[in-house]
Amino acid sequence: MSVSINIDKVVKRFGNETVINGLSLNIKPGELFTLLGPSGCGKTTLLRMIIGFNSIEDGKIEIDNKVVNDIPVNKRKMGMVFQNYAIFPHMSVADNIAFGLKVNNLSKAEINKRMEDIMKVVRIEAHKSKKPDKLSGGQQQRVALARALVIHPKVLLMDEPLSNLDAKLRIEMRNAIKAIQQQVGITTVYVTHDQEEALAISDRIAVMNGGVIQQIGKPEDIYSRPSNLFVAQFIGTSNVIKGKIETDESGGVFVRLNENYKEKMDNLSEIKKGQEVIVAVRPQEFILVEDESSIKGVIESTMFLGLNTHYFVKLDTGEKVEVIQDAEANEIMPEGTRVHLKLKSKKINLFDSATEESLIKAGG
Ligand SMILES: Nc1ncnc2c1ncn2[C@@H]1O[C@H](COP(=O)(O)OP(=O)(O)OP(=O)(O)O)[C@@H](O)[C@H]1O
Repeated sequence: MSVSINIDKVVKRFGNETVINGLSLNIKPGELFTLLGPSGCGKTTLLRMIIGFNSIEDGKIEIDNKVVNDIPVNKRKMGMVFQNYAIFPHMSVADNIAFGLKVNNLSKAEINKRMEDIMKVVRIEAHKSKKPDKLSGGQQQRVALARALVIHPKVLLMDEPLSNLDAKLRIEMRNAIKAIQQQVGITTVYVTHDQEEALAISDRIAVMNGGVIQQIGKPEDIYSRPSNLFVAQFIGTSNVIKGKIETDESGGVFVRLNENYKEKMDNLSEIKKGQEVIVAVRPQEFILVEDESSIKGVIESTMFLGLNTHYFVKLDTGEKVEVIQDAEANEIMPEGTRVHLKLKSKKINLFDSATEESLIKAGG
């Protein structure tokens, strides 16, 4: 049975510094939920509050609808996987995995059964007699994962588990973790600062900054409808240009991008005529056109990546943007080429210049 985690207005202070200030979120049973944010934003601190390594100054954490604030770490029945694996170098794979079970007063038969089962789940049974120094980084992380899961925890916590692996292995292991998590069906809290990893692995993501949640949502929602400028720029690449809101006699609403070019918008939550806005455009949402009544600029540099080409363009306003074109779209254009840009679709985001909050209607 998977459990829920409810975090209700929790506060964490270290000395005079308040690192988490009244943070709330709910994690559903069986979910892989990621805390994502830049270094120092409080992800690890929150994870350590959930497992019990950090005290909770105010607010409460409930696991399976029971408050755990005063329950010690060893009674919370949680498994944790760390960046540096934390497996014992002098013990074999099997002994490392069995370690957590021996202190649990289980019968030998039960220990053996659980060991065999979990080694199959994480696919490490072929290496069970080896010492960790004979294993690859990915295999060591599988051992750490097996050791966390073999105690049948209520919750699995993972703190940057892939940071020590090279890029190719990171992708392989994140797929493996996702598959194992789904197979076991365990509620999982995953910490990373890597937005691509978060998008790839999570059911839902909480984007954090400065100890505050900026947005909670499914990966595709956070990517396509960031609730503020921080999220737009932290998740994927967003070009940022200035715009202004205009209306016409028939009530149409437009965002003006320069003197010759405006785009009709019909999903804005609230607008003021003449309002200054920040327009965020993903690199693949620009197209290069011949049309003179568009955004003008000059290519400063070009990067050919096989599948597509990235152009770094300096607009005549001085703003710099990145444009991604499919490889077959055009011949590769050299530095110094004058170009004209238009928006490919209305998949852009607008933010209030003053508050940096989204101006797009919910669901819009
Ligand atoms: N034991 C501690 N004593 C004092 N300050 C701490 C302690 N642990 C964390 N902090 C501070 O709390 C803030 C958040 O740290 P935390 O480790 O939670 O960030 P993070 O988002 O996990 O970052 P990273 O990705 O670098 O691990 C930082 O300013 C850090 O210096």
